[in-house]
Amino acid sequence: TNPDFHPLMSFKASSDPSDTLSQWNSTTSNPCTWYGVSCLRNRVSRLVLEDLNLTGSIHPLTSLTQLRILSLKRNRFNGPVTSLANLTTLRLLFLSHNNFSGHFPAALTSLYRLNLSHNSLSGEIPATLSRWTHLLTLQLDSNRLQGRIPSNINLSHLHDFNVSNNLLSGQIPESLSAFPGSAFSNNPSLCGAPLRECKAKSKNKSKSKGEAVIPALASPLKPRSDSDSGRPRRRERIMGVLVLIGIVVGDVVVLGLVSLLLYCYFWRNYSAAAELRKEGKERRRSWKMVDDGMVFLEGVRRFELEELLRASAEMLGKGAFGSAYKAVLDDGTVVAVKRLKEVSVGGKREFQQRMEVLGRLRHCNVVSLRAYCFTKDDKFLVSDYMCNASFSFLLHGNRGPGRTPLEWTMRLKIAAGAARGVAFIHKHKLTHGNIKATNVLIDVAGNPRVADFGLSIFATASTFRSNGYLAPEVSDGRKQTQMSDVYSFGVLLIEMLTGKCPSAVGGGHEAAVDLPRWVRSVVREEWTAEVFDLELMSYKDNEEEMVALLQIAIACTATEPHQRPTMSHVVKMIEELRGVQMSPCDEGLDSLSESLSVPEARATQ
Ligand SMILES: Nc1ncnc2c1ncn2[C@@H]1O[C@H](COP(=O)(O)OP(=O)(O)OP(=O)(O)O)[C@@H](O)[C@H]1O
Repeated sequence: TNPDFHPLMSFKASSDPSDTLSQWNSTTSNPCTWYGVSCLRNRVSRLVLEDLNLTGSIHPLTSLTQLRILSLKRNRFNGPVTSLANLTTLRLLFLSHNNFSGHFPAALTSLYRLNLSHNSLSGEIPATLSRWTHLLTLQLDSNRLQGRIPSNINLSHLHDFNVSNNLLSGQIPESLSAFPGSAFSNNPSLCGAPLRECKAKSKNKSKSKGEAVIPALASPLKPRSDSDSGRPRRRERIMGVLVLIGIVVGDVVVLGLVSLLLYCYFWRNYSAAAELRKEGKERRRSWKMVDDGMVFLEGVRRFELEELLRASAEMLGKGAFGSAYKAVLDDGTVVAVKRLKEVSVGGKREFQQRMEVLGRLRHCNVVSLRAYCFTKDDKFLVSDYMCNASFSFLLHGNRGPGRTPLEWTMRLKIAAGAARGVAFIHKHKLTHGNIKATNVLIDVAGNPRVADFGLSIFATASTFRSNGYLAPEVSDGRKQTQMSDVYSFGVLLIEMLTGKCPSAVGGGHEAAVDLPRWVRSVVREEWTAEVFDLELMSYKDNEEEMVALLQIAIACTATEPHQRPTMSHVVKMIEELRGVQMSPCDEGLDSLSESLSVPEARATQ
């Protein structure tokens, strides 16, 4: 029999008085088929029992010596978590929303993710935490932990971190200061970035050794000590009101400035366009009309630059090549306008030729370029507006409680659709050159489409610096190849599987993460299942697909370009995961490309 059978039975006997786990009984002696249990080589490797009203101690689980993933979220377990100390194989431990007490489980040094939030843990966070070098997640919020956060914590992979709602004090270590204030809030006297500055130590040395004296974001729920007299509290309240007024006034000023800038910007373009019109430089051609510097590509409702400029515009974001806006035209047509800024466009002719090539590409997984504008001062690209957000937003947006996770099948569909879009671009001897999660957009019909392709030849040397998607052999972002596209696509797949951002521009806490390298090291140590995004944990039945997609991603991110598969092969491999075409779309509807003879593009190199 399975050595884990008896420990699981005794765990059930002590924790499941209402027999919720009725399937766990001696008639089925193979626990690997029980609810919540998964096995690896006939030993329990994963136990996920969430929201089941289970109670008692978890002590019987200490016999499951091959356990890698344990999730007992939202139950009523109690007792110490330190009893799990001998489970050295544990990688993911989720025990939030229970009644666990006692100390932090300092012995579990090889954990990847630890969530102990909403329990009653007490004592200090041990300084030995600095040795937990694999740690990605550390959620300790809403406990009774006290003392200082160890100053030597420097966990380069740490991704999710929260110690709010505890009794912690002292200075926040600099290595954690990139996390938001909410990760530290509601502790009686934590200070330092991202919270308020600590008071100068020298003045307060007599009081406590370097300990903070400013109550930073003190909890309105936690009782204050008697020494908190009314006066400082009033002063704080006044400060609070002043800060609030400051924020409101700041917002209004920023809003005003943005409006002014937009106004100036559009006015400048309006003048430029009028100038161009007067000069009458542009001529009509058979397949497009040139007017006001605007050039319309095939099959597009024509509008004047003036109409575009007076359209109500909303900034979508700022990217490597400039800013993107959503503009609503007079008849309600919504378009996305990208104003190219940090670009090095040779001349008008070169730009036009490029746009003509890009404008002919029509595919249901590619965002169509509809028009462009070239004036002395400005270059705009007008494309279809994708109303259903970017893959980046769906994957990373609003992470935290209340978020609807991006489900596995949807991720797979997006991967398949994006792969087909890139393969289509490659088929026309072009390079995408900027594959990343913000450039995979979802259209009104739910089709994933790749955007922003073929522009890398206009990049400047610095355009793609610190872009975690860039292939290692690419030293100049302008000289990308189809093989470097495959690498970037592989990074995108890893991002989709792990939920981790490949880069954090600006040196945030994720800056050091080289996703492909990290994934390879984890897989080499046979911890494959642990790399997956927490939000994918409930898709137990799809684990094989995830592992297979991870293998595709690893192949795409091979260091040697010639070892990477082609994009059309990647499409095939993704489709084969389920044996059906994922994310099919009617290519005929949006495909003018077959009739085209797109010239060999420079970018293919
Ligand atoms: N056609 C579009 N429809 C809807 N949203 C878009 C469209 N094009 C871009 N966006 C969104 O606008 C934002 C800014 O886009 P932009 O392309 O300027 O920057 P980026 O994708 O972050 O970087 P890069 O310039 O390197 O591509 C992104 O969030 C992107 O998803």
